[in-house]
Amino acid sequence: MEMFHVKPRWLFLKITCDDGTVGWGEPVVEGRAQTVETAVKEIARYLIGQDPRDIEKHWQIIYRGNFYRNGPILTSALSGVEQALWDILGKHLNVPVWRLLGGKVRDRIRMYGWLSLEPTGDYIDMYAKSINENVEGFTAYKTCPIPPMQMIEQPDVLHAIRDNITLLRDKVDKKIDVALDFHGRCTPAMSRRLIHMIEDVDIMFIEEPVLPGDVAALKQLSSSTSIPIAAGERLFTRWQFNDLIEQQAVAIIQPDISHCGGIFEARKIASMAEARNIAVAPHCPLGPIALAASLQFASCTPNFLCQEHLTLGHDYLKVPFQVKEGYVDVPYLPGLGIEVDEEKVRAGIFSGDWSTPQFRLKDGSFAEW
Ligand SMILES: O=C(O)[C@@H](O)[C@H](O)[C@H](O)CO
Ligand SMILES: [Mg+2]
Repeated sequence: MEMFHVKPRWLFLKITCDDGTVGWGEPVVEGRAQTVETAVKEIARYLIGQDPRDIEKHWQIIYRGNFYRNGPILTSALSGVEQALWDILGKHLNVPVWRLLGGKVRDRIRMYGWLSLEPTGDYIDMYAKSINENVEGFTAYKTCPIPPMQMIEQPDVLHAIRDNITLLRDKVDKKIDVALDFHGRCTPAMSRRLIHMIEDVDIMFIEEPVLPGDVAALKQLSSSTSIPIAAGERLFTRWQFNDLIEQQAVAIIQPDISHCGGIFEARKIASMAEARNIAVAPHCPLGPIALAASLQFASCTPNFLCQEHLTLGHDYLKVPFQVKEGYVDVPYLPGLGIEVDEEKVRAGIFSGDWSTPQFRLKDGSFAEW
């Protein structure tokens, strides 16, 4: 077992079996790569000598075996290990992972693009231009229009947000969806007011209008607007998604395949959501291995909606993902469907830290990132 800290902020895991089969995974949670690495090393003590094909058994023992469960560090470590085990099984049987999870339900996977996280200056024209000219043909984009927010914000801030969103939507081709990520920066009261102010703008979905653990607030927001509400990147395993889904508090769940417990765990969460007519748009602002795992999930999940991505893998894959008319074809190579370029991985190694922007309100107090 080997791990690589690579630029810009990712952790790759390589598991080599006795027969030489290699599996890759991406066990990382934002800003905690070194902590997750340590968790994977602890998991490795158990895994060494085990049959890599008993994925469910290993999952249960790693997740439930130590009395304390859950939490982003354990579930992200577990997710990366799980991805690597599926990669190994797929390569061993010479089939893509989706084939082992029931087969594909689509031919191609809809992707969506990100417009930079912290909009600054006169960004509306810039965003509209890049959306309308997009060479990959993405049919959806997401952006974060919410500045650090006071618990009850002033009208100039609220009106500026409303005006920017309205302007952006007006300037973008109607065939392209625009989604908004509120990043959990608003209180339920502020989110309700803001969503009401943009109710008539055609928004694809609003993500994390409040922090995702607040199921009651999400449910209330969902029933107070016609804009679909999305959440889930900061929830882990089916036990944390259970309430959100059961309460039908959102229209879209967004498990992260590198945080929620892995490919099969996401597949189970998606089935719970399917029974409540909830769509799934996996979160993935991570690297190409996490994206590969997400695409395996997307290939075989009926209620999949669209896939987030930040990279198409040019830095670390022998053949990067190709986007045509906004879609990626279902992958056919065995396992996770990628060939990791180990030379490039070794060239990408770095030991820097992942810096999180620090926001302050007017009175100097800390604000949500
Ligand atoms: O939906 C997203 O991609 C963002 O909310 C990211 O998860 C956040 O910036 C941390 O990486
Ligand atoms: Mg988000």
